[in-house]
Amino acid sequence: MSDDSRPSPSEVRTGTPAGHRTAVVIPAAGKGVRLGPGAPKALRTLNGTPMLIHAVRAMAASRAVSLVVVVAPPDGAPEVKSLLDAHALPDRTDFLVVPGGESRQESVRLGLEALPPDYDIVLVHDAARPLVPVDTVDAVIEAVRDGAHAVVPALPLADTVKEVEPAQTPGDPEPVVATPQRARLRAVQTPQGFDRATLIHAHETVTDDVTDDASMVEQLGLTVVVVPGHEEAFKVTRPLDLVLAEAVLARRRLNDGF
Ligand SMILES: Nc1ccn([C@@H]2O[C@H](COP(=O)(O)OP(=O)(O)OP(=O)(O)O)[C@@H](O)[C@H]2O)c(=O)n1
Ligand SMILES: C[C@](O)(CO)[C@H](O)COP(=O)(O)O
Repeated sequence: MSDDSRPSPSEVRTGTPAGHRTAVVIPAAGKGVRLGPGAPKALRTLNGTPMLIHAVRAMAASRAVSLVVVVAPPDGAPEVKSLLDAHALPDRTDFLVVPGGESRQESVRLGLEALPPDYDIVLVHDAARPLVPVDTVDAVIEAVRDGAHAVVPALPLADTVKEVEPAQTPGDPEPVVATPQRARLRAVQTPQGFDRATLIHAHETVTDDVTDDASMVEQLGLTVVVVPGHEEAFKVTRPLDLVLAEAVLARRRLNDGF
């Protein structure tokens, strides 16, 4: 343990030091429109196992995580509870299931409302990022334990990004208005980590539509810290992502020797 009683990286991997308890909220209530017709995205399978179960296992793989709150499709909480019961999950982790809302933001808020009081660090992790490695989860937790209000895992971009003037009518041209300097841009993933009070304050205060939780904290004027993301933490959004996810799982099986 360091001088200020914060844990070292190895302590993050091996357990929860006194004074810090970490919970994860997994928004899993989306329909998965971009993935195409079928079951809600979180319930679609990868290598025979629902994406949500992969995501729950990825979070519970961190020894620092003692509670996972799954935000289920609005009418799907009983089904999700049964799924969690039917799959092997670590005994050291508790699980709660609550129904979600119309938007990701609302689903996260409903998950936060279900959090028991004794968790001071909260991660928010998309069910749609089922393959994030445990080292990324631990790096996020460690940065919050080190004092950050908000932490995001992020990767540099491979593509050049253009800002355009969006078409008023579908099919209209979308002229380029700017080319941001790529070296300053990052693609942001989950889990995003927060001290609990900051995240709850952000959800109570920010009413704009946002696409991630950290941007709500930015709107409060607080600094968001970046840690390295991982290419296997990609979001399953479109059909091709399913192919990539299956390939990653196949490679892991090969590396694990079964
Ligand atoms: N009302 C919603 C919408 C999204 N999510 C969750 O937020 C995460 C990121 O959202 P996204 O990848 O956009 O999922 P969907 O909304 O399901 O996808 P789409 O936009 O293609 O319908 C997913 O784990 C999704 O289940 C949620 O909990 N509640
Ligand atoms: C939270 C997120 O995964 C960070 O990249 C992303 O913004 C979610 O976006 P989505 O459109 O709800 O999938």
